[in-house]
Order: sequence, then C-alpha cells, then structure tokens
Amino acid sequence: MAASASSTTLKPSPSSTAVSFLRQRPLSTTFGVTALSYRRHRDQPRRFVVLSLDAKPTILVAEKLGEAGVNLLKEFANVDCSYNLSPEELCTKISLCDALIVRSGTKVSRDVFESSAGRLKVVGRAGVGIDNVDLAAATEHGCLVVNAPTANTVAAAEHGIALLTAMARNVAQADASVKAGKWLRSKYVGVSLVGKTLAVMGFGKVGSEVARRAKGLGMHIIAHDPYAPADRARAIGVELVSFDEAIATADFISLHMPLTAATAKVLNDETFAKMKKGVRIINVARGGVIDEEALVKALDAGIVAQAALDVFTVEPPGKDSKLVQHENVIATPHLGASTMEAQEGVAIEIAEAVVGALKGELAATAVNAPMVPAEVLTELKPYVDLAEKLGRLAVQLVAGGSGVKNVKVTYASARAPDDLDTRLLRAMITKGLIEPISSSFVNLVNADFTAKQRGLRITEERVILDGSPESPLELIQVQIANVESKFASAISDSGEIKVEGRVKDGVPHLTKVGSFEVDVSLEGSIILCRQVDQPGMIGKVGSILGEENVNVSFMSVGRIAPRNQAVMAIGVDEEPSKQSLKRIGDVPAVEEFVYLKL
Ligand SMILES: NC(=O)C1=CN([C@@H]2O[C@H](COP(=O)(O)OP(=O)(O)OC[C@H]3O[C@@H](n4cnc5c(N)ncnc54)[C@H](O)[C@@H]3O)[C@@H](O)[C@H]2O)C=CC1
Ligand SMILES: O=C(O)C(=O)COP(=O)(O)O
Repeated sequence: MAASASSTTLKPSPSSTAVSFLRQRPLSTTFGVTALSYRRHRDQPRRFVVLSLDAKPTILVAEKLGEAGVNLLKEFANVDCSYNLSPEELCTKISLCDALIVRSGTKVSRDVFESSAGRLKVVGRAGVGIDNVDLAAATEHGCLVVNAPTANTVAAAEHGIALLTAMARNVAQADASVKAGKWLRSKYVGVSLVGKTLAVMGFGKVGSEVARRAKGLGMHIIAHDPYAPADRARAIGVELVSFDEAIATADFISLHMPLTAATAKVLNDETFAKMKKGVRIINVARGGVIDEEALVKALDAGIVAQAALDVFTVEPPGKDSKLVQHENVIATPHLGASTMEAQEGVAIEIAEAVVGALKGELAATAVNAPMVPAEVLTELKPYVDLAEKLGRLAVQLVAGGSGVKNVKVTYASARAPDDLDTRLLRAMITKGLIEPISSSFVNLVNADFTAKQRGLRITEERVILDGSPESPLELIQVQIANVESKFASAISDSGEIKVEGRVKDGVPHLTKVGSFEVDVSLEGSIILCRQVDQPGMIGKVGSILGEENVNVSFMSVGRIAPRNQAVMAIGVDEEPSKQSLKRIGDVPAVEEFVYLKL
C-alpha cells in the first residue's frame, strides 16, 4: 500500500465540468436568431418569420438593476429591461432569451424553464437568497443559476442597525404621529442601547458586520452560531453562546441565519417563553425563521416589547396582517439590500457572473449542480452519494462552537491516481460539510470557492491498494481535526472526528465511526449510541422506535471486546420524535447517543 498526499488548490479549474455543461448547446445555434415572430394569414399555415439576425445573446433583466451592471451586459448582449412582468408575460418573453436576471421579487418557476424550450442558459440572482428560483427545474433544464453573495452584506447589516436604532427610539411611530399633527413627547420615550446585550443569531457575513457596528454603539454583543469558529468571534470581541443562553440573556435579538430546515420557525411559542420579558427583535434574514403567529402572541403578552421586521413569511404580507399592523412593530418592505451602493455592487457582480457564464467560463458563484458527463456519473454515482453523506454525518458530529477548519479526506482505491478524478467527490464532501450549516448551495462548480470563503481547508490523500481496480474506490474516510464532538466515540485514537464508508451492492454504507467498526446503509437517518455491550440492547432500542412506528432499516454493533464498550448504529426511515430519542438516551446502559439526518 502506498500513500500520496495532496492539498486542494482551491482554485477553479478551467477544465471544469461547468464549461462543458454550458457548452453542451453550441452558442451559435441559439445566438444566431435573437427575435422570432410569426404572422398568421387567414388562409396560410402558421409560419415563423425571422425579424433580425444577430450574433449577440439576449439577456432579460426582469427587475431594477444598477446601471453599471446593465452597461456591462450591453457590451456583450442585447439587453431587454422589462420590469413588473406578469408570470405569463415572463413565460412568453423567456423563449427569446439566453439569460435572465432577477432579484427577490420575480418567481422563476418551473413554467419559466419549460417555456424557454432550452434556450435559457443562465439565471442570475442579483443578491444572496435564491428561494424564488426553482433550482431543481433549472438543473433539470441544464440552466446554470448564479448569485451575488457578497455585494449586499454591508447594506443588510446597516439596515439591521437602522431598524435596531429606529425601533429603540420609536422613530417610525413618532414620525407618523407628527405628520398626523400630534406632538406626543411622553408617549414615545424610548430605550437606550448603551450597555444593553444584543444577541446576534447567525454569525456569518451579515451577522458579524452587525456585531461590529453594534459594538460601536456601546452594546454588549453575544452571538449564537453553532458553526462559527469561536476565534473569529473572539477577534471582534464577541462571545459565542448556546441558543438558550443567547435568547434568555438578550435585551435585543437580531436574526442573521439562513432559512433552513433547522432554523424554520426557530422563534416560536416555546422559545419566546424563554426570553427576557421586554426583549426586542430585529429580522433582516428571512421571514420564515419566525413563527409569525407566535410573535403576535408574544407582543400581545409583552414578552416581546417591540419587533423590527424587513422580511416576512409571505411577501408582501397581507394588508390586514396582525403582525404588520401591531403598534409595537415597525416594518420595511425587504429593503436590506436596497442601497445605491449595494445595488451597483450587486449589479456588477451579477453582470460579470452572467456574461462569464454565457461565455462558458467557470462561474464561481454558481448555485445549482451542473451536469456531469453521463458515463462518469454512472460509475461514480454511489460514491458521490457516499461522499456527500459522509460529509453531512461528519459535520453533524461536531460540537457547537468548535468551528470546522481542517478536513482530511482519504480515498483508498486500486486505480492509478490519474484514473480517478476526485473533484466531484471532494465537491460532494464539501457540499455535505457546508450545506447543513449554511445558506450556501455547493456543487462541483462552486465547492472549492465556497470552502475557501468559509476558511475550510480540505486536504486529500490517496491510498493506492493492490489488486485489480474493478470499482473506482474501496473506501472514503472523512476526518475533521481540532474540534470537539457531540458524540465522543466519533473521535478516533488520533484525536479527530472520523467517519468511513464503503459502497456495498451499489448502496453507500457507514463502516466506521471513530475507532468503532459499524455497518449501516446510508439511507434515511441514523442514530448512533454508545453503550456497555450487553444482551437485550438492540431489542430495547428497537422496541422504543417500534412503538411509534419508526422503521429500522439497519442495525449494527461495533465493539471493542465482548461486554465492553460498543457503538450501535441504527438506520431509521422516519424521524423519531424527541420523546423517543429521550427514552433511548434514558436507557441505563446508553452512555451517549446522537441522531444524524442524512
Ligand atoms: N433582507 C435582505 O435584504 C437581505 C437578507 N439576507 C439574508 O441574511 C441571512 C444571512 O446572510 P449571510 O450573512 O450572507 O449568510 P452567511 O451564510 O454568510 O451566514 C449565515 C450564518 O448562519 C449560521 N447558521 C446556520 N445555521 C444556524 C443556526 N441554526 N443557528 C444560528 N446560526 C446558524 C451559519 O453558520 C453562518 O455563519 C440570509 O438569510 C440571507 O438570505 C442577506 C442579504 C440581504
Ligand atoms: O440578497 C438577499 O438575500 C436579499 O434578501 C435581497 O433581496 P433583493 O435583491 O433586495 O430583492
């Protein structure tokens, strides 16, 4: 066995699949005709008439975009700026366009991709969130989606601070009352910010900029972000704390996490009840992170004294929305990114990305998966699944606050290094490591870029096995160094979180956790339990899950020695309830356990 080690360069490779992906449809066939129309004479069959022939592509800009960006687009393409299109009008126009640029106000639905009949090659989102673009449909139609993730960070942070200060001093309500001819000086006495505790929930690009600014206002800043490195927070004088501590001690809570399955309605009846009475809430992230009905109740009960909201679950919110109409709520119409400067920056960022993508260049901010040559994908498919799932498992084993910086991936294969392109596998491991903890979408095009942006260093090692290389890989191992684990048994003898997997009969399997051998197919989700090896454990845990009809797909026990420490891996098809997980934890022989979603 020989080992060769290498580091990822973290530079986009010009030979990336993105290039072949975009070039699958030759530009000349779609760019040759920029405007088609048909005339139908009463007695003649329908026929198409070419109105103009042009070598330039056509870009539809469907929402207001900064002038500098529009000018950049015009140097390369015919640009059609048509705002406020109805869904039907958008679908009609799109069949004549090679690229589309939108912000958050345009729904780029499956219908849009279907109506484009294959001509649309790039959708550019002039901003961060791409929840208004049907990514699955885009990918199915071979359309690349790019966004502009950094140019509006400061604008969003500044808007958060604007809402914080305006709320504390009742600026919006007082302004309305003066304009209504009133002079209510004692009604609008506010609260001071200096010395108050602000909890920043989500310490990413926007959250950390908010923290920096709020420190300048003399506030004490704490932050909750299970995945942010503590040293980055410490560097700007911010203490990372648990979710419960953050919400229980804060006078002000500012939300800056992405909307994910884990953050949806994270502020709800239960969590409002844990807050300090009179807390004030700011939301410039996504409306869906708050249970809006629960917020109205908390405002009525005085638990929440005031809320300042830029984003809503449904935008625009209904005119009779109790939340918007609440006297202690101030609201803005999703203005976080709306400064002249941010919009110019975003416009340039997105124009460059769209033009580059139309030219077939690598798109560093691509957010959907490009197509990989079919023959490569067929062979690698189960390993691709294995890679992503090992990444997802590994990152979920990290204890909050640890930060993930150094990941080592080992591929054991009998193939010569040149015969195994690991870029796709590395991208999928990166996707698995990053997606559960961020709003980033990771694919083959943007994996290295995203990892670098997050300070995540992925090193790869090839272990060359003897024998005939029938399958591309024998095993993949993912190790995360310098972190603590919420499941101590996942730490290997050498001190890293370690998971290892193989493909068996075309199905990815988890075969090692820490130093324990297990064997569980990576379908559904997994419960890992460490216990004292003894008879009856499988039955006990199985019957707890059985009682609530959770189907166990696989169970395996890896142990050090009979009647010694053992790790049991249980694959489950459905998500067990919190109560069942608690009951498993309460089984006397169970020393620790963790539930991991795949
Ligand atoms: N209102 C507006 O106009 C704008 C809104 N946004 C929104 O602001 C949010 C933040 O954007 P960025 O800072 O650019 O994203 P980011 O990806 O840089 O930061 C998000 C942070 O949230 C953390 N996080 C993930 N899960 C968490 C959890 N369960 N609890 C606490 N933290 C968690 C991540 O570790 C990451 O550090 C996004 O939702 C984005 O869509 C961004 C720009 C403008
Ligand atoms: O960039 C984001 O995520 C935003 O929420 C900004 O949206 P907008 O471009 O202003 O419609």
